[in-house]
Amino acid sequence: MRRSMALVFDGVRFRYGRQTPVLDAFDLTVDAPATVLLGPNGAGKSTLMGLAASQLRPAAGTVAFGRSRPDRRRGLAGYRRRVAWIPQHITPVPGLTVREQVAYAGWLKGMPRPAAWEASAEALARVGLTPLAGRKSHQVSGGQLRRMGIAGALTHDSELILMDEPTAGLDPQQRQVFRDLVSELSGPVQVLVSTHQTEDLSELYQQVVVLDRGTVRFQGTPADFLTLAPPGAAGGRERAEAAYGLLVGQEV
Ligand SMILES: Nc1ncnc2c1ncn2[C@@H]1O[C@H](COP(=O)(O)OP(=O)(O)OP(=O)(O)O)[C@@H](O)[C@H]1O
Repeated sequence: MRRSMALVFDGVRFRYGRQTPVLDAFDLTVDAPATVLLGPNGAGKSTLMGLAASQLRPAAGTVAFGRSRPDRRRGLAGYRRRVAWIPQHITPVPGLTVREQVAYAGWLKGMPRPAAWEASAEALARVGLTPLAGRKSHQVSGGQLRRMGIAGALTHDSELILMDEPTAGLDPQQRQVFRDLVSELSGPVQVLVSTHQTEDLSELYQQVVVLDRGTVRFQGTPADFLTLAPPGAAGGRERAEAAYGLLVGQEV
């Protein structure tokens, strides 16, 4: 198992156009095997994920994963090999099979074709998609597409996988498959999941971050997060929602 590395935001400032900055003098260190990022609409979660994925560039401050920094000369490609971004909607590449698209993800990150092809088989096995390896990627379900995206990240040996609302729009069974996958993956790779779902926080994550209007309102273990709930909240989900409501003044 790899040692956990830290994703560090140091004094980050980011704004869209001339709007008020979404993040300003923003500091955050994420270093658990699995971290969940919660926050209301407009809190800045997607912006934070976009910066972590190096899709967005800070106007000031730095983003780093371990020693890797996307803003360093020749640093971007290495950073993007280590830090993979799984968007909510994965686009199937016309004509490619599931395995070909997974191998293609490795090739795009600079792997030689044979190595990417070889690694894709193991990556598909890790996400439970071996039986669909030969199917055209446009013929698989939304949940399977997201697992295929993760297989692509595993092919090029990512160390941190960022996922934005990975279970949105999935049926309960696919959601469970996805949660099982996150549990299995976290450790060998680190995962940072942005979501509105507060189910199974304690089972899935070691760290909870609550963001509201560009500010970290809470960072700590799920156990500490749940203790914020007022007495009377019963089950895990109800307690998580009560704790969240107390922090940001609204429902998830
Ligand atoms: N492309 C954009 N252009 C201009 N403003 C944007 C853009 N994307 C986001 N914003 C603004 O930046 C702020 C943070 O948005 P962001 O999408 O990061 O929040 P979020 O927490 O991901 O919200 P949600 O849960 O609704 O996805 C919001 O005020 C939003 O309106």
